Amino acid sequence: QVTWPNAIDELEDVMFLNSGYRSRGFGTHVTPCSFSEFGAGRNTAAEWLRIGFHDMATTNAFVGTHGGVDGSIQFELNDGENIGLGFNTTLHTYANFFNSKLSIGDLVALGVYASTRTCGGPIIPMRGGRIDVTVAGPIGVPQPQNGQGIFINQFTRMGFNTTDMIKMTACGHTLGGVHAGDFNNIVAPGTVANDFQLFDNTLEFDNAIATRYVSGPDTDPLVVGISVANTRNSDFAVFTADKNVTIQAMTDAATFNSMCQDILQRMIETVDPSIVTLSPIIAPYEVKPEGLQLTLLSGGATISFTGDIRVRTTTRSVSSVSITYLDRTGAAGGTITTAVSGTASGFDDSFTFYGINANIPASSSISSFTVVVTGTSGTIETFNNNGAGFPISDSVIVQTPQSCLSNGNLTVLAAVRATVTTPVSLNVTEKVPRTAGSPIVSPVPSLVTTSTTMVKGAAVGPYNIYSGSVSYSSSSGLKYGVGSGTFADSFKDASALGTACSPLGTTLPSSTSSSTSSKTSTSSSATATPTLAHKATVGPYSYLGCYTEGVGVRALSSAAFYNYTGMTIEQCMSDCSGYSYFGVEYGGECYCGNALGTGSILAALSDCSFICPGNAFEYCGAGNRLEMYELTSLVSSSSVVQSTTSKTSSLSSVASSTSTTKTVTSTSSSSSVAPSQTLGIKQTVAGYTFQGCYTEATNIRALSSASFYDYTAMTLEACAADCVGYTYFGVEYAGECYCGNVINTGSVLAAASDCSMVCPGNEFEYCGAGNRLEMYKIGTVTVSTSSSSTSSTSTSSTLSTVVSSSTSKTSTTTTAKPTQTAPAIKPVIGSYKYYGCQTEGTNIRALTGASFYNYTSMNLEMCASNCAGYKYWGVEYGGECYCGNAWNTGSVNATASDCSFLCPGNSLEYCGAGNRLSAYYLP
Ligand code: HEM
Repeated sequence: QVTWPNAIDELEDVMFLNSGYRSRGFGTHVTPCSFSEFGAGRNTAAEWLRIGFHDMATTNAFVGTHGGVDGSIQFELNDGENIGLGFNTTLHTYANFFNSKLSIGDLVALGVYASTRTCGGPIIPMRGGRIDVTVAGPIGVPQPQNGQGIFINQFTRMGFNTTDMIKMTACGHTLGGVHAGDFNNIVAPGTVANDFQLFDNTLEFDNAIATRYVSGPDTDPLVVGISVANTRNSDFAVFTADKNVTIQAMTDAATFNSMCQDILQRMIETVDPSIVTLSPIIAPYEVKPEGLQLTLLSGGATISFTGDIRVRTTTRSVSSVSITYLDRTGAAGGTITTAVSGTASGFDDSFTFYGINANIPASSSISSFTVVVTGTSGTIETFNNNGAGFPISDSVIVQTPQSCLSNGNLTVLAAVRATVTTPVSLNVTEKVPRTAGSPIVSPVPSLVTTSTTMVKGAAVGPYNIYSGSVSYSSSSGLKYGVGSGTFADSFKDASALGTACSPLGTTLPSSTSSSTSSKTSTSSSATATPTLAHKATVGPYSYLGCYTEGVGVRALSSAAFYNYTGMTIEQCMSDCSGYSYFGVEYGGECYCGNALGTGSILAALSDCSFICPGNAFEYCGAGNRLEMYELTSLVSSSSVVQSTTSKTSSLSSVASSTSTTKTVTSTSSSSSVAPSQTLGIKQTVAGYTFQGCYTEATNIRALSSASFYDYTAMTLEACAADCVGYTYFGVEYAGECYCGNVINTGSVLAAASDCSMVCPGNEFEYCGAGNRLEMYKIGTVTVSTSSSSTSSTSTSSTLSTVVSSSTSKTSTTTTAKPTQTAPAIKPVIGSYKYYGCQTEGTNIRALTGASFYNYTSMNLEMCASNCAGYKYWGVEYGGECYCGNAWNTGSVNATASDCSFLCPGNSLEYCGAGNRLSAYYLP
């Protein structure tokens, strides 16, 4: 375990936080394995694996400038060796993750890890520390026409022998295939679906590339077909280089997996040893502080301490987490309790975040802490960060509430201990596009850092306040920090700042950090910490419940405010002061009104599941769901009888729903249909019996014979039907269905309560969780050691059924027309023409004629047909369609690129953004 903070911290987050709270979302670009956000005929996982090879392939292991995985590919897109759209789009994706702590080289390597893993391949050991070059490398990527002798020479130059070459190429060509549009002398255009011919007929990372080559039927276009006559059958040239010995060995699945793990690790660890020292292999931290922030409160007597402690829960069941801290002199400070702020997961790990929200005396302050994790069985683990505790410096602290971002200016306030006398500077790193030349130099921006001396202001308690301001051109990826001498509070996201700088506060961040009074004296003081919950009262308002929007009208339509980065319940309340109702929707939309619009009704409390961006302890509605409040003075006399009654019940369910744990009932009696269904574990589904909540296996899926994905409507019944014929089926992550005849080694029974995700297609069923499968077995047998006697022949025969069914699925979606491959602004939708990217109005929606919501399958055509008859319509935030005959006051034309959300129902179309409508008009 490395010591925190560490150079790999940013990479570690991007590597392991695929989904959930504080997720970085890298893995979502390649999940599931077959996914591409760029439409049919593309496969992002394959593109990520291929770019890993191409970035490395120009290296020369025998001369000074070695190269290797160094991000040089970004400057090599026009050299004729990197053919295909995948290189450009992949680099655009990586550019969003690129920053001063995460190089393109490391992202290229991480892409190899992620694509292999998401497709069921081995875990490629990952190290960090690659350094990017700023110019193209020499040419030298193997081309299909090169021939065997040249391939051997090229791989020798890269540092790999003939056996290595065969392994690496087979491990690469298990994913993806050849595009006829790019290589028409390998695949003839118009002969295969989407002009995309897979190498081995499966999307998975498996050894079919070897077994089909050895035993047939082989359809690898680099072995058979027109590539032979055109002398471009390069896989044949590669695999025969040792008379098929290596490829023959790879027909054993375990051998294939271990060879690929080894050779792909060596591929991504090909770096210039004279400038790069790679880190140790990255394992997830067992305990990691995330987003820690000290903030001086007004008066200067108190510091607010916020952030999260991330605990790895893959193999640990946690009951509570607390931290014990030392004051700035190193003496005992006190203990702070935490409350769960969210969970997240990666390909193989799960995590729970424990929020810190405490006030500590500014005079004694804090210098380090240890973390105490209490397990559900009472075990106590203490984490001291390899000895010295987790350090936290209070010498220079950025005052985020007093800092803001608006009109091209970043204003930052910092509190600096009066004892610090070195100059204080504001350091800002901006991403500047490399637009010079045509075609452009690189799709990846350069990082430009500026440093500005900050100006000293008032003294507040033991601190002096400094301020600074700089202008910027693009806020995208803008990072800032404050430093003085050896002290710094740095690497902060400017996008998390509000547009207005608040005065020095007393309670930060805007939550219920109540009394701090008696804390100063005792060293054992425990701070009461808030938990994530639906707030019962806020100022003069009381919680009504989770409400839907109205039918064809907003639930609250008098005024609206948007803040997708810092919204809290308190902020909406103050924006709506004077109105009878206010409600927060979709995490960042605040609506006010004096009455509820027609059709707005009480929904399940659990629907309002978005956590407020400005306060991790509050809920801020969801898509088409409002966290609804009414003036308390009106609640008692409310004529809406139903809302009053349901109010109490929904409120009382707050407590239970947040602390609910699933209980497994072992009754195996035949199910009687209860009059009212409740959410619970289903014991039997279509002839299958519940086995428990299982983890994934080691280096392989728990159930690895077939898989299906449906993140919008998965149910246990749907998965059972997809897996018919298999002994087991299991549903993971509320959308992934796996089938198999055995539970693979390493997959073990976990706590039933781990499988906590509700099925998107049935609110009464559970569908697993991250790294957890809701597991079912055919028949009514109970769990026992699974027999591995199932013959491999039956597995492979069922596999081929899967393959053919997925092939036919692809072909039905095929259109004969040339297919669009990248999202673009559509100039015409039916009889409507593109109008522009419009903002919302001032205190009113831009279009108020009618509205429709569909956050799962909205596209431009859907909105056009819903708005038929209106002069204008626009789609906002990916799923909201508004119609009208005039633009309301304040709605203006914004930059077209602001409308950057892809439509959930068509990833080639744009569907607005937060406070932006992709708008169309009737000419
Ligand atoms: C002699 C060596 C190699 C040659 C001549 C070669 C050639 C090719 C060609 C012509 C394509 C088709 C590209 C397209 O149409 O988009 C391709 C695709 C691919 N190659 Fe290779 N390759 C070689 C080695 C490798 C290696 C070592 C790897 C990785 C370890 C790799 C990974 C891939 C992947 C994943 C694809 C699929 C891309 C997609 O589906 O978009 N290749 N290769």
